[in-house]
Amino acid sequence: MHIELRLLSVRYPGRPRPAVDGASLGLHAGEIGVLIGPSGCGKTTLLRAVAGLEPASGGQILISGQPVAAAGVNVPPERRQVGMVFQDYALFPHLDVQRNIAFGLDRRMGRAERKARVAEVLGLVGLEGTEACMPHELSGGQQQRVALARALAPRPQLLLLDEPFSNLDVDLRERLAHEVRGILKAAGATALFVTHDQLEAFAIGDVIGVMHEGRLHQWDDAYTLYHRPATRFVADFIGHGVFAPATLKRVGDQVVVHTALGPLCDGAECVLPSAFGYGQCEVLLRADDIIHDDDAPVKAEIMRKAFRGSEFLYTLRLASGDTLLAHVPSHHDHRIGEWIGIRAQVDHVVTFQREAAAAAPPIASFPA
Ligand SMILES: Nc1ncnc2c1ncn2[C@@H]1O[C@H](COP(=O)(O)OP(=O)(O)OP(=O)(O)O)[C@@H](O)[C@H]1O
Repeated sequence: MHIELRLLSVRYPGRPRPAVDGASLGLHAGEIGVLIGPSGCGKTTLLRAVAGLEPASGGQILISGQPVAAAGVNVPPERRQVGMVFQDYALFPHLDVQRNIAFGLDRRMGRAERKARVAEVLGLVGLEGTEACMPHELSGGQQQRVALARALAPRPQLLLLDEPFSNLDVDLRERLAHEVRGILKAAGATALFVTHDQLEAFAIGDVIGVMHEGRLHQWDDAYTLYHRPATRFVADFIGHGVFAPATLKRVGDQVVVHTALGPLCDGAECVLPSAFGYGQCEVLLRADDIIHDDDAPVKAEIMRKAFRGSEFLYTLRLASGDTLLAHVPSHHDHRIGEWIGIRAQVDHVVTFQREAAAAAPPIASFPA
């Protein structure tokens, strides 16, 4: 692992609970990790601890196999070789682009070498020839790319980016998210990125971590987070879906999940009925698991609908009173109050305890 966190905890003085609570994760060289989670869940604190700006109160941080934070070890920020990009660009307003980028370069570098490196990173972020521009002459998006070039210039071991696009408008954010992934990959950088925007996380990350109240609930690729959420919180936070009552029953060597929409099966991957009392659990039904089908025997009433361009997100109610969400192509424009046929097509059956107590993350383990 190029960077590894082992059961990292960070506690602010006077606070009853740690801001980061036993987080373990790992990134290989050249990988991009993204942390997402609601406001106050500890994303920025985790990033600051990796940078050396907050001391760890427990656990370890290793960069290239070397502990930079551990019991009795606290390598200062300037010796961690970590680059940072924050949301407010933080360019020096009185320095031109050339000097802004050259600022963090090794003082022992010759003038020609410095100039060449600045030109190289400017090329990487698509801003060739802007060396003489002052920051105020650039757009917000261009300034943020200069900030990225400045962070990349000294070839840091690790790049940390904290909501770098949050000051930009939505269109630009989306474009930059894709661009930044390309730039980081072209630079071969290992990066840890913080955002509260899921789509941004999916656009940028090779691995995504979902945090809640200081705990890292899951550290996985986007597909697994969506289809195999490890906790109820992750299932709820990522995508649209509901938890519907279900009962697991063993039929031969298969587990059948009985729901109000009929039986569901998921080959070998479904947990055994014995995982829950009497097999009674809740099953995650995503909006894209629910198919509108006029011929389906199960009908649901449309309670709400939200237009999303190519599709509607319908909120539906079954005769049993249970609520469901469904993505339906937007040429099926039904009225609120109308009953439509639906069926479930669930490839990955994800089940949870019925009680709210199931929200706790699994016991933390070291990344392989
Ligand atoms: N300097 C500080 N002193 C005391 N408590 C702090 C400090 N900084 C953050 N906290 C607390 O630590 C917790 C985690 O904060 P943090 O800023 O890491 O969350 P975040 O997930 O980055 O939030 P956001 O998305 O809003 O930026 C919060 O409860 C916050 O109030």
